[in-house]
Amino acid sequence: MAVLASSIKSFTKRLFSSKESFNHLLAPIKINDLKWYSESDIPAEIPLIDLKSMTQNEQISGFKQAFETSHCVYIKNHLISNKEMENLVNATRIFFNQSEEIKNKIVHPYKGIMRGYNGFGQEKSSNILHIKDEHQGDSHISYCWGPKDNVYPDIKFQKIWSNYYKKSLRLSKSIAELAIKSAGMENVIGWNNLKAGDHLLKIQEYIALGYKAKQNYRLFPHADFDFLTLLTQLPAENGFIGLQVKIGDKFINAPAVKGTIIINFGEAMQSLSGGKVKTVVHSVISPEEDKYNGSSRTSIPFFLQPHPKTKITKTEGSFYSDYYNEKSTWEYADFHSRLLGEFYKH
Ligand SMILES: O=C(O)CCC(=O)C(=O)O
Ligand SMILES: [Fe+2]
Repeated sequence: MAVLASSIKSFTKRLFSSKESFNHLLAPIKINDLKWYSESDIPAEIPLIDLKSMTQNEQISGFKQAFETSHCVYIKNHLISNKEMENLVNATRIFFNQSEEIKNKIVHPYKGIMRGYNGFGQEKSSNILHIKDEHQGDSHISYCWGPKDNVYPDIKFQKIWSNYYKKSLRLSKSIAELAIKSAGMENVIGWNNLKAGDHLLKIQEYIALGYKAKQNYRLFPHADFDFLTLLTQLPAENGFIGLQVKIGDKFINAPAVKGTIIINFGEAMQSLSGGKVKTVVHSVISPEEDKYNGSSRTSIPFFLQPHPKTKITKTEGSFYSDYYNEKSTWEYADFHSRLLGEFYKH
């Protein structure tokens, strides 16, 4: 294992000191030129909710179906335009194409919060999930933005991220209100609580660089910690689908479909609904050797978090049952910082 670890380390060093190959792989995108899947490729078990042309009753029945089976939905006709997404990804790719030395100036000085740049291997879901063989997963670089305490390279970058964050927050309001109504949770949570959470907008790049690490996952099977997640994904050039969601006892592919965002129900939603709404367990798998070239992919999650002081309680089947305190009721901020403490531990 030590040999593998050090060879991955030296490989990573080589990788990120080679600006040429890195630039080649993180080229600017044009949304219309990407190899998107179509709506008919969405698995039949996952509802697709049209925010524009469906009635509210139809939308609610989509959510209710998801509470029973898929624990996630696709949405379309939302607020965020292709152009805005393209600008966010391309501005961030310009940053990612810089040397590690420059990027390391945009690492947040405090390890316990999710902000700024995190290089390859810095975020360890293996720690959170107590997985010993960490090299079986966690192969991405990321940049993250929150409501405050951000670190960024320049003003133009700051504007693009801050606008996209605001848009995501606005969109998440209508999604959260719909989800709350569908689940009959109006008495336990509302937008007044959610709007003040420490939400996180993030870009993750899973980069295939002509070297296939021996790993099964790019991100281990997990549930999100938050209330709900707006997950946008860009397709890989070779059609490889990385994201899988657990439905029943099977993991099924959730493809990147143009104009859609996947809504994942998180652990806090499960907790606040008293276990009525279940989180969706999902993972990002790693391609086989023959699907490796062209399998780079990008995801843009927006994690909608409850107010830090929200009381949360372990429910039956909680995915993170060992992160609640002994007596079972805790403030979300404590729960969340315990998880992040593991995520960034080295
Ligand atoms: O990359 C993806 O599609 C999934 C990301 C994810 O599940 C997460 O960051 O929690
Ligand atoms: Fe996730």
